[in-house]
Amino acid sequence: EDWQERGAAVSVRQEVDANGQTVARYIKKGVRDFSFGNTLGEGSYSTVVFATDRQTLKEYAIKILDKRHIIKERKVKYVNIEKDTLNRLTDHPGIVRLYYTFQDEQSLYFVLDLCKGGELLGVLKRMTTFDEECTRFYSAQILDTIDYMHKRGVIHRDLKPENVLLDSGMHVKITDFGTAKMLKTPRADPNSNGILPLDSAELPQEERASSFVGTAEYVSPELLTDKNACKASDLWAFGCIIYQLLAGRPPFKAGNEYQTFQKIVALDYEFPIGFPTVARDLVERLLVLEPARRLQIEHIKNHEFFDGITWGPDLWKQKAPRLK
Ligand SMILES: Nc1ncnc2c1ncn2[C@@H]1O[C@H](COP(=O)(O)OP(=O)(O)OP(=O)(O)O)[C@@H](O)[C@H]1O
Ligand SMILES: O=C(O)C[C@H](Cc1nc2cc(Cl)cc(Cl)c2[nH]1)c1ccc(Cl)cc1
Repeated sequence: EDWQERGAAVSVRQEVDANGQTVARYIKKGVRDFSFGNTLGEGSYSTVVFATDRQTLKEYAIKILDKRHIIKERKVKYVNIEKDTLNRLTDHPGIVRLYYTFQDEQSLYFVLDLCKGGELLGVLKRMTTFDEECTRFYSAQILDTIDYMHKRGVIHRDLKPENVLLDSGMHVKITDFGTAKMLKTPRADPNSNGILPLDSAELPQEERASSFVGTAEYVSPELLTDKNACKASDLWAFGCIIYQLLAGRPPFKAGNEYQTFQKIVALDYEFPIGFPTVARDLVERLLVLEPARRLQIEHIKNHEFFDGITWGPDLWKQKAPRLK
């Protein structure tokens, strides 16, 4: 049909009409529905461009990928994983929202939340280190978002300050799900009457994911020793991020990737003088070689470091602390 050529794709939006009926609105968006502005950044396979919706004037970041390049670099799988994962993570403030995808002759388009605050890494570099209050706020928002992902069976597998973006209110927006793992959620046996034998939460979910290694400084030991990532792998990276916000550098960093990996599997890291004691205790309970012994999310939320944090929607309504 013509709208296919026009690079449009149909996306469905649930809305409530005049007499309170929930209706499905079919929205066709394509390249011509947006006016494109400045380039916000470049990735290995993508360009992210500022754009406004011509009808609604809403601002977006549109990630544009060249089809030929994607195919040549064998990244088709990653692009489709990013789309499918973002489509599963639609209702949490800490995830960069995917509004539409469409394509034309040469490109694929992801229409995403605009994150005017840039990357957490950029802010950290300008500040050198964060104080405890800022570290508490940003790590609490990151943890709340990890909790949401894990509850939907998604392991990010490449959490790092570059992938934590900030919106105009300096609130966290986690991005880059092309290397995420969607754990198989148990499906009722098609021949059965559709009732799962147990409460599906108790069914043994596929827990381990293999064949991808993230960014050296944040890679978990289990990924290096037995090639498998699990939900706890994201919590290892979370421990590295807390350390880095307070220390100004990641815990495991050496001259090259191989030496960094050696430090990780040997748990070879130290705390700088003056590293806050309570934060140190939390990091020590996250940077644990055995994934099963690493603090789990509920216990992290109850750790003394997060005293004063109200978990849940309020965490996202409060003003971000001034970065000093
Ligand atoms: N939603 C967004 N809002 C604002 N800036 C963004 C957004 N998404 C990405 N960017 C910026 O655009 C640049 C490219 O991001 P993109 O995700 O396309 O590639 P990347 O993941 O950074 O690179 P690579 O693909 O090599 O890992 C990055 O600097 C990123 O900070
Ligand atoms: O799931 C869909 O809607 C369909 C397509 C799937 C898809 N078509 C592709 C064509 C090319 Cl050349 C490359 C990739 Cl990665 C491709 N992925 C699609 C369209 C747009 C985007 Cl951003 C992602 C996937």
